[in-house]
Amino acid sequence: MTTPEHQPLSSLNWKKDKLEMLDQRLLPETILMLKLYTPEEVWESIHSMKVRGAPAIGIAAAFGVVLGAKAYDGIAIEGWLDHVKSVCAHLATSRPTAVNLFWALDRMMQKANQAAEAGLSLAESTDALEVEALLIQKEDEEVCRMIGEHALPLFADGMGVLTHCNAGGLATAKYGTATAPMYLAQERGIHLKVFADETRPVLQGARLTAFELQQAGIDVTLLCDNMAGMVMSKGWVQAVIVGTDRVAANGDVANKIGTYSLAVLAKAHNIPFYVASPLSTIDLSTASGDLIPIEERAAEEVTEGFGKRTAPKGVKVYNPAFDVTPNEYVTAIITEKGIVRAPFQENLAALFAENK
Ligand SMILES: CSC[C@H]1O[C@H](OP(=O)(O)O)[C@H](O)[C@@H]1O
Repeated sequence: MTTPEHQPLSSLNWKKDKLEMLDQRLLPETILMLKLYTPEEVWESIHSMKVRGAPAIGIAAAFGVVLGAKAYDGIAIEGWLDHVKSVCAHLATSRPTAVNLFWALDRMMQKANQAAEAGLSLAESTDALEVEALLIQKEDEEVCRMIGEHALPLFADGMGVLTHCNAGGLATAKYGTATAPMYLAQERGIHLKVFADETRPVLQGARLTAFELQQAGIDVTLLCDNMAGMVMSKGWVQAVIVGTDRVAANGDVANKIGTYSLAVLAKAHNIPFYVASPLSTIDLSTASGDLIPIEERAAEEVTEGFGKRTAPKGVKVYNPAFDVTPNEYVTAIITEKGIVRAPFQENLAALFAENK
């Protein structure tokens, strides 16, 4: 999708006995690849957001299961299966909102059960898990590329496109979801003017989206979150595209805090609001957005997130990491299988029925 010199940064590299992971908390100043050897280290990396972004979280967790399976020191497959189940259960507690975490863990547990039922040896069963985790990662690359293909016709040369947080290559196996059409556009000579919200308090937009798009040579302008309305009022934005952590069955969208505000602003300015979502991030078992668990994070992310205290000691802080955009503010959900528009409940159900 991008020219060789512009291959997006890859945040996760599997190395048989360890998971190499780019510590995203240190970007853009420092590029540090961590080496993770245990599922506990993977749990901590997800929880502390060394790795973040719904698909990347799922991929990291999948490799965490493999690390756990490899560490099993028993001899019976039943014991191995129980051990894998306990590793999955632990990894599932690392963060609550991104459904890809649970989707990936469920898929790994299904593979473990299949291996045991097939009578495979412990080594063969562990190998089957490793193959599955690598498949999850590889599939995500193609999924993101297809999201880009379906999204690209929505973007014309010279358009201003605003995005929030980081739904880029760093949040996925490669290419990103919301950024996929941006990489494709660049490859095909379509000039998009991207506006990236800094995305307080963890600054994924400033630190990650601006970083990866600039590295790729894509026209990106960084905004403070409170500037989105003004640039829309100036007519500089013709579309908004964001990623998501979980789409409910009715099309309500959980995404980084601040997304709902953007959606309301976009509606007020008659600007299309697109959500780029792999099928793995659509959760038909959650009926509506009010049922999506919203992670609350530490106050220090708000009061000390710039490396210095920016608020009085002990002040009360509310720090939800996500919000929910009601489906009536969503113009379309762009998946690897095509574009879904309202009525989302029935059209999402139909999409899944067609792609069983
Ligand atoms: C394709 S990434 C989806 C989603 O994940 C990010 O959240 P976080 O950085 O807290 O993991 C953000 O909400 C992205 O839009």
